[in-house]
Order: sequence, then C-alpha cells, then structure tokens
Amino acid sequence: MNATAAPEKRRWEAPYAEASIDAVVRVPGSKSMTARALVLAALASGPSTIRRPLIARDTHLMVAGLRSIGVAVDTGDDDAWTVTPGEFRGGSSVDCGLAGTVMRFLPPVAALADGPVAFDGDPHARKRPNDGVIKALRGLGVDIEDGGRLALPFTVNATGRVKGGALEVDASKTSQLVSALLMAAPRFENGLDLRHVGDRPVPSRPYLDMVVQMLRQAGAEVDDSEPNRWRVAPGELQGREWTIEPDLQNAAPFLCAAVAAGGRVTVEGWPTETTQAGDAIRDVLVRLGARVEWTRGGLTVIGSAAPIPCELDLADASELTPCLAALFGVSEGPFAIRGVAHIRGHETDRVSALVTELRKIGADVDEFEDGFRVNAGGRTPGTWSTYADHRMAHAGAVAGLAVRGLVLDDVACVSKTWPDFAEAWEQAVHGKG
Ligand SMILES: O=C(O)C1=C[C@@H](OP(=O)(O)O)[C@@H](O)[C@H](O)C1
Ligand SMILES: C=C(OP(=O)(O)O)C(=O)O
Repeated sequence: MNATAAPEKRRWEAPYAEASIDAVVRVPGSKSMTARALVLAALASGPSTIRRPLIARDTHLMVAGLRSIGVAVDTGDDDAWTVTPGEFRGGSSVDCGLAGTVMRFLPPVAALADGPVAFDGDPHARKRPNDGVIKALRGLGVDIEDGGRLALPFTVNATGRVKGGALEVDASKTSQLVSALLMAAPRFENGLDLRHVGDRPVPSRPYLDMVVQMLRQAGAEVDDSEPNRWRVAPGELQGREWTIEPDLQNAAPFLCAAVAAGGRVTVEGWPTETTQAGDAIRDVLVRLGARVEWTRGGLTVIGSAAPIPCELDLADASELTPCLAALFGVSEGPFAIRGVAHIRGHETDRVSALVTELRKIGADVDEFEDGFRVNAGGRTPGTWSTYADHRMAHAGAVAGLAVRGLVLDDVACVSKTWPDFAEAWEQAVHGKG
C-alpha cells in the first residue's frame, strides 16, 4: 500500500452499542506535533529524532515533501524517526494530499530552496483556502506562480533566500498560516514581525501556543506578548529529540462514546499539561454531565444518563465539532455549536456535511454560517457519508453507537490521521479495549 496515496473507499457498518462500553484506548501520536517536529527538524542546523511520531497519511505526506526538497528522513523505526537536514533543493514537487499542515507549512520552507518547488494535492485540497500563504510569501518577496487561483496547484519559484521583516496577514480562515510563517521565520534574513489584521480572530489558537512552544524548544527567540503579533528573531534552530504526545483530537470520539453508549472509556497517556487544542474535550464533557477523572492509566470518562443541553463556542477547538455533533444528533437536545465558520474550509465543508448527515438520521437541525443547532436528535438508519474526511468518519462511528444499522459510505479516509481507527473502535465497542 502506498502510504501517501488517497485510500481506496471502504464501506463500514458502524458497531451499534448493545451494552454500555468499558474500554481502554491507546491513541497514536499527535498529527500537529509530528508535523511541527518534522518541519522544525528540517529547518535545524543538526539532526533530530522524533519519538512516537504519528504514522499516517498526513505525516507520510510531510516526510515525502521534505525528502523531495532534499531532507533525509529515516522512518525505518516506527518509534523513532530521524531527520538529517540538508540544503533545500528546487526542481522538485510536493504532494499535499488533503493535509492542511503540508499545504501551509511547506511553502515557506520551500521558499528557502535553490529553485522552483511545485505544490498540488487531492481534488478537494484545491478548494481549501490557501490564499493566505500565497499572499504572505509574495509579501515577503517570493515569486509564486498560481495561475491567478490563489490556491493549489502553485509553484514557489525559490531563490534560496527570503528577506523577511514586517508582514500583515489575515489568518481568520486558518491558524496554520501563522504557524507556517513562524516556523520558517528564524531562517529569514531579517526574521519576521507578523501581525494578524483580519476582521475575525485567528481560529484554533492553541495551535499557536504549540508552535511558539516548539520553536522556543528548538532555540528560537519568539515574542508573542502582544495579541495578534508574533516576532521571531533570525537565528539557528537546533536539532533535538522530540517526543510526541498522544493525539487528543483522535481520542475525543472514544470519550464521546462513553456518553453516547454509557459506560467508561480510558485514554492512556493523557498529558497533564499540553498545548493540544483537543484537551478542551475534558471541559466539554464535564459540561455535558459526564464524570472526567485522572487515573493512573490516563484520563477516564464515565458517561451520564443523558447529556445536558448546552451551547458551545468551539472556535479554539473546532476539530471536536464532528464527534460532538454526532453525539448531539442522537441525544435529546437542544445543543448548539457556534464559532466554527472556518471549518467550512476543512477537509470538507464540515458545517454543511454535518447538518446534512444529522438530518439523514432524523435529527432536527438549524444551520448557521458559523455552526448549527440540534433541536432534537434522531435514530433513523441509513448511509452516513464521510466526504473523504476522517473526522466525518469518526462522527459516523459515534452516531452508529445509537443508530442500529448505520453504514459509513467510506471509512478508509481515516488513514489521514489514524489508519487503524475502525479496528480500534470495534475493539472498544465489542471487546475489552
Ligand atoms: O496547526 C495545526 O496543526 C492545526 C491547526 C488547525 O487548523 P485551522 O486553524 O485551519 O482550524 C486544526 O484544525 C488542524 O487540524 C491542525
Ligand atoms: C482540519 C484538519 O486537518 P488539516 O490539518 O488538514 O487542516 C483536521 O485534522 O481536522
């Protein structure tokens, strides 16, 4: 199997919860930390080791992209990848798949190569917003050929140097624009003084804490003391050893299962301190009435009889939207999720996709520009479409716990961040996890 290719579709009947759940789950490494560790390692002046990396399509695409511009990445040991940086080569091409991290993080790195680097991706990747990255690099003096599309496919006509300096961007469509520029900034001649000037705030802000923390760990000087402004001094990044935390976004559907089906779910190795946005699921589940406890094995959630109605603003943790929407879609309600207009630009238009699928299972749902309200849940069986989006598959799995006979039209899309998700889910629902 080609680990970077879009997977062949696979239908899957989501397991129905005949009884309450009692599972212990080990989730793979964080996509966002693995992506940042790879990029920072490539930009460093010496070799790095990445322990417990996420092994999935998005991180394989990142590795392949880095290799194509001349970075040596050894992925022979699943528990420790090693990265040996080199001069960035032009005359190469990068497949972004459907990975936001690849299509945003690699163009500023490629701008430091000695010639053109071409970027393209899956059909839907061409529809995801990338005007921010293209405009920002142009603002820094980098030539980009995009046929006027301001989106994939495009070519970065790199000359080996980026001047850097002051730059204003509108990062309201994706926080990844800021992360991308900050990581490459120490290698810009004048560093970077970046300001977000959009009308709407930057979404998914914990990811900015993550990038700043990881940059500092690699030896960069970063000043983020002013809101919406980040200053990065020019300088060398150090190679180092990175240890990747478990992915809390991917843990969230399992924790939601304890509420949807009743019972208890423990996620092993939950970090007590983290910059991961997915950590917000703990507070959300408490608000819904679940018990959330630290246990020696990790974090345990014990589901309540029925989730307590509420309205959530998930602007900072919007990847939780699909699995929570599914939980709400099979519960009494009402529940609302707001502040997530930007997820219309994720792997699919998630607001529209969730509203469509929840209505198919019989839920009464109102759609807003920035979210939706589930007035009452439903339990009608049928086909749940996943739109090539891993988190729509996670959502279908959560809904399927309560809807007997719910069939996902494709579960293979989970390969983006967790190729074995369906097996782990079946194990959690049917057997002792
Ligand atoms: O920087 C990152 O690793 C990510 C930032 C977020 O992107 P958006 O700001 O586009 O939501 C998040 O949704 C994505 O899955 C990962
Ligand atoms: C939005 C997501 O991914 P990406 O990194 O492709 O933006 C996601 O994983 O939910």
